[in-house]
Amino acid sequence: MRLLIVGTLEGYITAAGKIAMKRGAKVSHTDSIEGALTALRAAAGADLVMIDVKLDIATFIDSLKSERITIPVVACGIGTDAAAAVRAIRAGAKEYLPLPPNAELIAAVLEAVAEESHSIVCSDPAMLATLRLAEQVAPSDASVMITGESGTGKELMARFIHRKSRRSGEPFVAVNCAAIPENLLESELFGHEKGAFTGAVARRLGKFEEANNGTLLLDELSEMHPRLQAKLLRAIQEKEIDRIGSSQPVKVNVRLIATSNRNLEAEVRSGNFREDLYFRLNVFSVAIPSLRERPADIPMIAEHFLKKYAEANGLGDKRLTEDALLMLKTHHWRGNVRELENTMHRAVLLSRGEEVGPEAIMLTSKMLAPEGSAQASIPSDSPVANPFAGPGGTVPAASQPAQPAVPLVVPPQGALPTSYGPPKGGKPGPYGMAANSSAAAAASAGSSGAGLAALIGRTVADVERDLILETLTHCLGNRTHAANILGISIRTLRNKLKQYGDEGRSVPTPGNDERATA
Ligand SMILES: Nc1ncnc2c1ncn2[C@@H]1O[C@H](COP(=O)(O)OP(=O)(O)OP(=O)(O)O)[C@@H](O)[C@H]1O
Repeated sequence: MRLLIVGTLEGYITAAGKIAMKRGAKVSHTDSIEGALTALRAAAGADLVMIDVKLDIATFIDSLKSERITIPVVACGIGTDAAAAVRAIRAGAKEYLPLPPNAELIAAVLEAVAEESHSIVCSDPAMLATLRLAEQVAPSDASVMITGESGTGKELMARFIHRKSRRSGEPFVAVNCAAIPENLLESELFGHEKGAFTGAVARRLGKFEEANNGTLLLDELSEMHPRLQAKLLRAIQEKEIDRIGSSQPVKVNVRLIATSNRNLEAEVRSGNFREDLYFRLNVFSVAIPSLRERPADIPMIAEHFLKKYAEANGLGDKRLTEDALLMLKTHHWRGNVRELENTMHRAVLLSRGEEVGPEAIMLTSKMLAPEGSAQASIPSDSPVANPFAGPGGTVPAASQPAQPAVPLVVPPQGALPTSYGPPKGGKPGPYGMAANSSAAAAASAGSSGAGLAALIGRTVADVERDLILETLTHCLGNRTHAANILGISIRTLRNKLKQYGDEGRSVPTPGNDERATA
């Protein structure tokens, strides 16, 4: 949740910001309406605007409308000024929040916006059954393990469970265990005291304390180092944590949800993951099917993102043609919903007019499709050929019948996320890049004599480095996705990147969603 505060809020900016941050929001501030519009135009991103009632809210909301920027606006002013509240609501503000800021009210507004922007769109029976299970599990305090391939919606599901739990009014805090190096992850989770190590200039509370009374999501837990696994186990068993550098344990009351896109049982068997921790966390297990296993969700999710990005870019109504839909239904969605979301974002930007046809559908993961999958080259004169695709196209020859679907958006029905700009997971990828990159060349080398010949004379380490760096660039710096694509562990990837960095190579910086998020 990204909150943009506009104006002085009668001197309560810090207080309001702190409350919002405690509820997991990322807060930014600007003094003026022009500053806010500039930030929003630059796609700096916000899910909610809190604006000082003394500013010209009517003009602000009119500007948003005329620029087709869809974002809820909440006015804030001194509680006793009823006339100002009426003016703000008449101008189009969704709510009026009295100052001094009230933690409960701010939490309720953030919650309402979060519900809208974290909607789970689905209609496939497989996904509906998973949701029903999650809803059943949610009210208890038991730990939940959510498994599923990359991009299937594990974090979304964790938020859903939190929303449906008795802790919904308390913080939801997420930590991506794969994105943070081991030495920093310990302090991120458990906090540290001033002077605990070089650079610890002040006491810092960790995510366990931040999530106190709420829910802590340990994203990609399988990547956690065994030494930290032991410390985590102790925290769960004792319900207390030790800040680094402190001998005073701190009691915490946290519901844990963990996710993994690896088979954790196999990780336990191979000795990479502690069995006792696995059983502690896996009280309930929610397995999210891949998009391939819930084909009836594809049209609905595609339409959902089409509408979202068309609205966000002020491009009016858009609809998919039958050919385009066929491409989507038969694609091997290796990146699952995230890949579909990015594909629809690109399609919105590439299409002209109301109809979105196959020419606007750029499927990026052709080179990732496993051998023998439904993916097949199609002749370039086929009605569903993709002019943006690499040689051979990316469209499967076989088609699937359209599935009747009972739409479900959880919750609320038909709601559209209010955020705009790039989705979590990054901006649309560099178009056509994979087909031209040396990663693509290396990938195609396995099946093409010419490609292989081009590699002769280069060392394996050299080719490996290019493949890793190109794949990482293709994933917009996202280590997790790059590691998945490359079929190596995130730890191995990180070690390789460190080595390349030490050798003076330029290494793409991590994607935003890989930093610890709150
Ligand atoms: N059913 C859905 N409806 C709408 N959006 C969805 C759905 N599932 C996933 N998304 C969107 O897809 C993106 C990826 O979802 P999310 O981050 O929850 O996946 P994940 O499985 O946790 O990914 P990773 O394995 O990379 O951590 C997000 O932008 C999310 O909002």
